[in-house]
Amino acid sequence: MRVGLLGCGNLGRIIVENSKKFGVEIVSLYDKEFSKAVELSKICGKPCKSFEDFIKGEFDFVIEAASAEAVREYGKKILDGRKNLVILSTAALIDEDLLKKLRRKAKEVGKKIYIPSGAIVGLDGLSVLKFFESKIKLITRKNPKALGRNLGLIFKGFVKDAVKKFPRNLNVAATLSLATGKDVEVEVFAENLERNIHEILAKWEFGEIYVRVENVPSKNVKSSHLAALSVLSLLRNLEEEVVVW
Ligand SMILES: NC(=O)C1=CN([C@@H]2O[C@H](COP(=O)(O)OP(=O)(O)OC[C@H]3O[C@@H](n4cnc5c(N)ncnc54)[C@H](OP(=O)(O)O)[C@@H]3O)[C@@H](O)[C@H]2O)C=CC1
Ligand SMILES: O=C([O-])CC(=O)C(=O)O
Repeated sequence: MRVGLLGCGNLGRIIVENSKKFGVEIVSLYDKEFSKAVELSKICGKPCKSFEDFIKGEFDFVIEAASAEAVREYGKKILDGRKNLVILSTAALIDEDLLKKLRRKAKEVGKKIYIPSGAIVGLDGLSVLKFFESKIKLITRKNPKALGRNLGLIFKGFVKDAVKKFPRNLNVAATLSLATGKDVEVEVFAENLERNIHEILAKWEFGEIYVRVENVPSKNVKSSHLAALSVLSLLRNLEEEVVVW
């Protein structure tokens, strides 16, 4: 599986370093800072100076590990370049207009947009709840260094506001909302922790679901190591004869 990587930061590096293990070949690299792409190209992939050069490459998938702005800027162009798109910066997709446009474009060109589970788990079961009445809550706890706020409860509300206030910390809330189709309730705590903790509580007619992940952060304390690997696992799954979901 040949892949282009958009965003050569912390998660980009983890993706490149682990790509072989998952049978994924990173062939092309793009970052707005060319030097970052050059740095990662020492492991694998060709660094590209411009997005136009990048998207001409011969690969079937683009992994977006850059920013919500990058999804807005390049999402449609990636699909137009006849590549499938894997999006980590799901905060961008809280904008229903953008989501609709990307969905329409994907259909038009016969490509797919994939959303990895990122820094949370359990989306397999939780996505069942999309078709049932249910209440879903996410509680996120991170170090104040990641959140840029003092200790304590720093946010209580719903997904759209959460993502607007913390676009680089709460992609998980956007992903959860996309998976379940629900207005997810969100609480965010700044605590003296070494790990990023996400708890999901869901209630529906057929039971209750509780998921808790305790993630080691990447060099970017906001972003969990697991998020990068979830992308590689998703791509790997697309190649398997037996798919465990
Ligand atoms: N879905 C999930 O569960 C999770 C999602 N994320 C998201 O994944 C993304 C990557 O995270 P992480 O690696 O930690 O972030 P980093 O900031 O470490 O890396 C992102 C890289 O992409 C570059 N970049 C940003 N915008 C653009 C653009 N428009 N065009 C080209 N390059 C761009 C950045 O450059 P520069 O530094 O100059 O801006 C940087 O080099 C983030 O959006 C993050 O919020 C993170 C964790 C979990
Ligand atoms: O990596 C994490 O733990 C969560 C995160 O940053 C995000 O969802 O944006």
